[in-house]
Amino acid sequence: MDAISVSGLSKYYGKKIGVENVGFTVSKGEKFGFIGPNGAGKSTTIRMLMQLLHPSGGEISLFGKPLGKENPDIRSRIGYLPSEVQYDSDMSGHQVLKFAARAYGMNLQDTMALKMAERLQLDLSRKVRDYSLGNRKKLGIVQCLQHRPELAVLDEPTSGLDPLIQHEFFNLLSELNKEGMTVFFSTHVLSEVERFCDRVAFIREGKLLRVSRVDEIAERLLRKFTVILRDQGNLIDKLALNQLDPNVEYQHGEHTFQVSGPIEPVLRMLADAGVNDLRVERPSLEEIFMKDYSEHTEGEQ
Ligand SMILES: Nc1ncnc2c1ncn2[C@@H]1O[C@H](COP(=O)(O)OP(=O)(O)OP(=O)(O)O)[C@@H](O)[C@H]1O
Repeated sequence: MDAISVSGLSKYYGKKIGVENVGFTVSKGEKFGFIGPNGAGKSTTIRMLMQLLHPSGGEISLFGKPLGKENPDIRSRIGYLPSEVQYDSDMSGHQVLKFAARAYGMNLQDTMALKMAERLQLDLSRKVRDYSLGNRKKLGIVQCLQHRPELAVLDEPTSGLDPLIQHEFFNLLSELNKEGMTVFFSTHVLSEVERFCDRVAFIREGKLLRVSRVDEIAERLLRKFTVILRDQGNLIDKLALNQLDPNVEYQHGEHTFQVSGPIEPVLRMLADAGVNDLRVERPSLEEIFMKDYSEHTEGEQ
């Protein structure tokens, strides 16, 4: 059964597109990343999943049940982390979690909250009003996961967390996922998705560009070469670099080009030509988006 099923989902803010005709499914037990630049429509989609925003059109089902119908039990099966975690009260972290546990009919001691807070190095005795941005995020994460939900929906969970805590957070998610929890999270950061997720949906300007298995993206990824050759000047023709990449460029003594597939033959060819300096990078997320975007719009023409 699908944990999440979305079809033809649209949201318009007046004439402005929030998202348009978005469709995807997330299987039970899956780790699913939702990735896109600022303003792509990630939070809009997530808020509609959480019934905090009313869709302009389309359908959402959670655990096989369409939203909008009377399903009072659905919310208690989900953990939700909003993108901006606001806490403005005199309560301590401990008190906030106690209230949150009660909302699920649980005692705090029976939840995972205290253990999780310790693992994320969150001091629960302090007032939440005085928490830093990172500590607010940690509290939000604990609140989201403490009742062992069947599905965790996390809107940019790692922003504001330092790398060690991010690492611990993903360990925590992995453990819960192994016990059966489905994970759906949004991010700007491709490396997080690559390390953690089974599948990823790319969204841009309100449109879902593609849904891919992460291992397939890794194969598709290009490598960007920046080379200073031993011989001076533009050697594009001499080395037939435009056969590797028709968009190869020569500027300020550097040749830059992108190659997909195995890089060993390219390295051999460059070594034969003589190399003074070499950089091989993965393209940025933005470059992958741009490639996806142009393929997508070309396909439409
Ligand atoms: N309340 C609103 N009123 C008008 N436009 C909105 C509103 N909320 C979002 N939008 C617009 O909808 C689009 C999608 O925004 P959304 O917040 O869903 O993107 P996002 O992918 O979550 O971005 P970010 O990564 O910056 O949080 C943007 O163009 C945004 O300006």
